[in-house]
Amino acid sequence: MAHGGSEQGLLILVVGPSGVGKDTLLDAARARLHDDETILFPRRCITRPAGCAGEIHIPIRAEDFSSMAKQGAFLLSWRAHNLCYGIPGHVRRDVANGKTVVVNASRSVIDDARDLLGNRHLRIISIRANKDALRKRLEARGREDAKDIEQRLKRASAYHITGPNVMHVDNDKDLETGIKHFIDAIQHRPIPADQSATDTAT
Ligand SMILES: Nc1ncnc2c1ncn2[C@@H]1O[C@H](COP(=O)(O)OP(=O)(O)OP(=O)(O)O)[C@@H](O)[C@H]1O
Ligand SMILES: O=P(O)(O)OC[C@H]1O[C@H](OP(=O)(O)O)[C@H](O)[C@@H]1O
Repeated sequence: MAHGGSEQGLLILVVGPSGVGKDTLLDAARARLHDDETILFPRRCITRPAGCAGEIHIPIRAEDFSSMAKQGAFLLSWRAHNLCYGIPGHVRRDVANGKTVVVNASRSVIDDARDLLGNRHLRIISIRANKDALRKRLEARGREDAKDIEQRLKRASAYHITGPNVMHVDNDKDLETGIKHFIDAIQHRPIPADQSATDTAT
């Protein structure tokens, strides 16, 4: 049986502050769950040029984004870090067809996602790490300059993630431990007690 599959379909939003490791964990899960056809890891649409370090995305021209959003190209969209982001509209059909869809999202769209899909079809995996780790990782990643990194660190504690179907995964330790707990959360296996708590601040 495919652990991550759901007869009802499920959207899993992976959220957390910049630098916490969302894309790294997603890349590892995508590779390790490759054989499970019930779990999909779609690419996001972003008004960031192709070829930047980090996540592979679908590049969209800034001048096209809002008309695409109006035409329904995105299931969810948001603005952050002077960029626009969209989760492709086909994800809704994928969930309706019973797939488990796992994608990186802004903490700001959790309520919109709950309104759109209802709690039965939605899980939030909130990735956490301490601020020192975030700073070191953003500096080492080298995609943003020092000013942008400060903005991202300021935004880190801007949200308090509460509500149903939230699983927390701490990615403070070695990456392999983070990956293991992340895959457990996707497959809804219990995460060790100190790694997860519902209704806890990020
Ligand atoms: N457990 C870990 N230990 C050490 N380094 C890590 C760990 N997890 C991720 N990293 C590193 O931290 C950096 C930031 O990770 P990543 O880009 O995945 O974060 P993110 O949450 O997707 O950030 P953003 O929201 O800005 O895209 C990467 O260079 C990654 O290799
Ligand atoms: O702070 P919040 O709104 O939760 O996250 C905002 C956005 O910031 C990050 O963008 P990027 O991947 O670094 O471009 C996340 O992936 C997310 O899409």
